[in-house]
Amino acid sequence: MLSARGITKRFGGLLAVSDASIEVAEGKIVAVIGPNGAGKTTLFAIMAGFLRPNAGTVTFRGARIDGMAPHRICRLGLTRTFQIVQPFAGLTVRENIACGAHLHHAKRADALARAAEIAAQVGMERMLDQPAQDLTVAGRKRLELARALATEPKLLLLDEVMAGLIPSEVAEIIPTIRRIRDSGVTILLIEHVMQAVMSLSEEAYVLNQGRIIAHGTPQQLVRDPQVIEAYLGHGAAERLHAGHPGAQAHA
Ligand SMILES: Nc1ncnc2c1ncn2[C@@H]1O[C@H](COP(=O)(O)OP(=O)(O)OP(=O)(O)O)[C@@H](O)[C@H]1O
Repeated sequence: MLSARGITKRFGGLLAVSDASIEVAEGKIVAVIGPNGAGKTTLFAIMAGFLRPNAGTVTFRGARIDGMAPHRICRLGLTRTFQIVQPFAGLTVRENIACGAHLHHAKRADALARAAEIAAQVGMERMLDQPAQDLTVAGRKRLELARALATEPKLLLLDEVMAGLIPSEVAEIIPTIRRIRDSGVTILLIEHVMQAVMSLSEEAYVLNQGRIIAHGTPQQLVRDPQVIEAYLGHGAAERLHAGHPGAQAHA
């Protein structure tokens, strides 16, 4: 469904993404993990049209989309969420979701009706008339998810939708994401919360310093010495295997 090949992105002298390739098959939940500054968000921004790569191609459902404007990519069925959630604070939950629904529903009444359906999908049906500014962090994250879903994507890129949530909130949002996939939306997610990656994704890519250093099931990756080193520093894999008391992988 999505194929990013040989993606490279420089910011001045900084190589943020270097020759990275990712494939996402229809119906999957695929994760991109990696330490802070690894280039994950930059890669997402390229796939969704917010940044143009210096090299490489992105193909979505058979069409070349690298360099295409975000609204055109969104219309093709690829939508991203943002790590820093910025709903329209003065609008209600229903109105915020309707903004996304307007992509396919020109009439306000239709967009508002669709917003109510989407809210139910993410467990916000009782918050429809609440102003977005009154939502908790978890509520804002769900609203971000709902706004993206309202554009009726075929592929949803989720940028750290679980960041800042407490474990019980993470546990609540995981089945929501699984239900979204089961409804026919393929998902590519960036996530630091490993509990979520382990239980949600069938496949993950590890990005470190702009490069894809590993690809496999999350269960394979947490045992991969290269991945452990990327997260915990040089020599960590050896220390971990030696049972060093201070070496606890969060990867
Ligand atoms: N617009 C920009 N201009 C200059 N440098 C940038 C820009 N965007 C990102 N970078 C740099 O590119 C590198 C990759 O950043 P990116 O945000 O993609 O990493 P990340 O893996 O998403 O990190 P995090 O997990 O902290 O969100 C970092 O060194 C970052 O400082």
